[in-house]
Amino acid sequence: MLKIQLQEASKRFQYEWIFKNLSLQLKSGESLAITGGNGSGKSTLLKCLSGVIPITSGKINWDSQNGLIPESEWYQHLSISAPYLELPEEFSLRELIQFHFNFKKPLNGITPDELIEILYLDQHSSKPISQFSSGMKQRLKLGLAIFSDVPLVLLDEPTSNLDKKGIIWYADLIQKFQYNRILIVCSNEPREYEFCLHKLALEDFK
Ligand SMILES: Nc1ncnc2c1ncn2[C@@H]1O[C@H](COP(=O)(O)OP(=O)(O)OP(=O)(O)O)[C@@H](O)[C@H]1O
Repeated sequence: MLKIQLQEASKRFQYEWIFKNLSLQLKSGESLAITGGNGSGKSTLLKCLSGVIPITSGKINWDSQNGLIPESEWYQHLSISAPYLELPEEFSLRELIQFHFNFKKPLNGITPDELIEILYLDQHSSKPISQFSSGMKQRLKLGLAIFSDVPLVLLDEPTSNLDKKGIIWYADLIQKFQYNRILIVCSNEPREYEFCLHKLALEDFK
């Protein structure tokens, strides 16, 4: 069980406030959509929530059944898929999945071959990532994030580069594997976050 709590959290870069006085609480089983136009601060909020960059004022707490989790350990409990995160291009698909599962336990004990099949990339398991199309890379990023056994899954622009089939595939995966964890989606596309229980429009926190 994970609980994330923001109390009056604010973030500023130089003289620009990205969000101000943001308070919210999320616990396992809940989902949040963070919406807003380009440059509104969605990715910045995601980075603050995951401890990659600090907030300017206020508080963010991560609570587990064993008490508060120190900020330096947050990264162990989350997975993230985002356009700005690069995949190591020199690995083959199978090598990358094996490498990833050295750090994050696979969800439900899924094997690399089972994951490759779910990603419908079975024809490409020995191909280096550098030769993947942008849609194939996107499915891979989503698969690695969703199939990591972590209590927080962060998805930034999850359907970018996906075709129609990929978008249906994404919606189906989310439906099957969102239970019992916190899911946060940053997006401008209703189809990416319709299922989210909570919605947060960054324009409301300027
Ligand atoms: N490291 C940084 N230093 C200074 N300003 C930054 C930094 N990172 C982001 N910003 C600024 O913060 C604002 C929000 O950027 P952010 O990337 O969070 O927006 P976004 O909502 O994710 O946008 P998009 O939909 O285009 O991905 C922008 O004005 C951006 O220039």
